[in-house]
Amino acid sequence: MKKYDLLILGFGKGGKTLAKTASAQGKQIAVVEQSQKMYGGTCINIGCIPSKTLVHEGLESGSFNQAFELKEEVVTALNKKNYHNLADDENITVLDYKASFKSNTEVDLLDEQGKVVDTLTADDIVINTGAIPVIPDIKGIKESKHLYDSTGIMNLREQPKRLVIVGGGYISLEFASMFSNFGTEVTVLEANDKLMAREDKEIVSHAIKDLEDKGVKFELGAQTSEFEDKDGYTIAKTNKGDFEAEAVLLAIGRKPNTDLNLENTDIKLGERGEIEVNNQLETAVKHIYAIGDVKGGMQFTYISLDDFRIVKDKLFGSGARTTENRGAVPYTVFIDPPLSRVGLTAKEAKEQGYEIKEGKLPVNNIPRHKINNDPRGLFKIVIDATTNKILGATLYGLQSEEIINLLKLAIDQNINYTVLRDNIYTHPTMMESFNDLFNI
Ligand SMILES: Cc1cc2nc3c(=O)[nH]c(=O)nc-3n(C[C@H](O)[C@H](O)[C@H](O)COP(=O)(O)OP(=O)(O)OC[C@H]3O[C@@H](n4cnc5c(N)ncnc54)[C@H](O)[C@@H]3O)c2cc1C
Ligand SMILES: NC(=O)c1ccc[n+]([C@@H]2O[C@H](COP(=O)([O-])OP(=O)(O)OC[C@H]3O[C@@H](n4cnc5c(N)ncnc54)[C@H](O)[C@@H]3O)[C@@H](O)[C@H]2O)c1
Repeated sequence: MKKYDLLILGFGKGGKTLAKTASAQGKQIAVVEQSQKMYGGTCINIGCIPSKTLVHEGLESGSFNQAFELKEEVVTALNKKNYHNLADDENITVLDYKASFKSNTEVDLLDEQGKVVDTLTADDIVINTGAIPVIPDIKGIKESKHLYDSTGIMNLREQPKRLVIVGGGYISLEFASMFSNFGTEVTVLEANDKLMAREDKEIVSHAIKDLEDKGVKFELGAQTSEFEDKDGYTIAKTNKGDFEAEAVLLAIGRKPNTDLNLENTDIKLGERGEIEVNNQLETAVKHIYAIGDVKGGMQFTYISLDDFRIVKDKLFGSGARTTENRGAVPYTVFIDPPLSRVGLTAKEAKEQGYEIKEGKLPVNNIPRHKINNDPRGLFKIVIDATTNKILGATLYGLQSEEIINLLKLAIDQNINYTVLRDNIYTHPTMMESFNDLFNI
């Protein structure tokens, strides 16, 4: 049986980065990836990069065909680059198989027929197998020819005239915004009675209005009970009526991908099917780690990357770094314009007992909006009135996906809000709005 120093199951963000780091330490590493189309993982091939390429092209050219062609080029180039980055490294072996645990110490490699072709062992094993879409149990779902997950919808050859999206989360809103920029009629069917329920209510109302102004329709409290195919389209039957569409995107969440025969190990799963880990990402089996989406929690590429930092420190450093060192985690929903958030909303801060001050600035008060030719949006910040520290921010407007990162730093570094208020910023930029936003 071949033995490696480090065995990484899945070519995700954290795993591939760890492979290169371990190689620099002179270790022998095997990375097992079940699909050549997934070298580099979800983000590169079917997640962030293709979706944001389409979002960006939708805004630039509004051409479905141009955007989908460009997306293909970008993904092909990145997939190749990611493969060579590992495979050309003399210490790293990329193995094109599905990994499956035989025991706590042995991993089988399965070919496409599910036949075991080899068995490997290693001092340390890192599970980095990501997440897969949740597919609801709705009548007609298996039979319909017009249903797609986020991967399938990005491989469409023809622009749908009408798109129905089941679910109203991240993927839904980004694809709703993007497809409406291409000129597709979009209807979102969300089961909950609110969209973006955890976000600042006032900002959500602005975002929904802007999406509605593009023509996106929202049906809240919508339960889809059946899909019925007709010639060239399908009918989504719901408690809110019937909705016809040439394409339906199913986007009701993604769940940890634990199809690894974990029952052959002592690894434990949590309530949501995630691999249970401690704050150093060790599973119940000490030499096996789980990183990225498969271990549950926030599903972002930069969380997988931060997981890499923790395992790197455990394997090659002081072992001091844990999941508690992440600080405030920012995120952006790439709708048009983007909605970015870090820390607490005013509601959450009050619920946690803080006495707060709030700052608020409509984007149309920021000189840069004239140059951007886009007055849409609203920036809000929440300050601890007792300590003057920044508790959170929700920025809805152009370039918020960049600016939010500075606020994460300010929160983590415990900077008084007055520092951001009195700082010099270049002009004319969106960030110079901090002089006014923090003037409270
Ligand atoms: C449409 C979409 C848009 C997104 N947009 C963003 C965004 O803008 N920003 C952001 O931060 N996040 C975004 N995300 C989330 C982000 O892509 C994920 O959180 C991130 O890629 C997870 O990385 P990972 O390291 O957990 O593993 P992944 O990158 O998911 O890698 C897992 C790999 O393991 C392989 N694998 C699985 N099982 C096996 C097995 N048994 N044997 C061998 N190989 C296996 C898979 O083929 C895959 O390549 C988006 C996701 C989607 C779907
Ligand atoms: N910009 C980003 O960082 C980005 C972009 C896309 C995806 N992602 C990641 O991918 C993950 C998955 O995205 P997602 O949008 O699939 O999941 P999500 O969890 O964000 O949203 C799912 C939505 O579907 C609704 N829902 C659940 N069951 C339903 C049903 N039967 N009918 C109608 N609605 C239903 C939920 O109420 C929720 O609003 C996200 O959690 C996110 O972490 C991140």
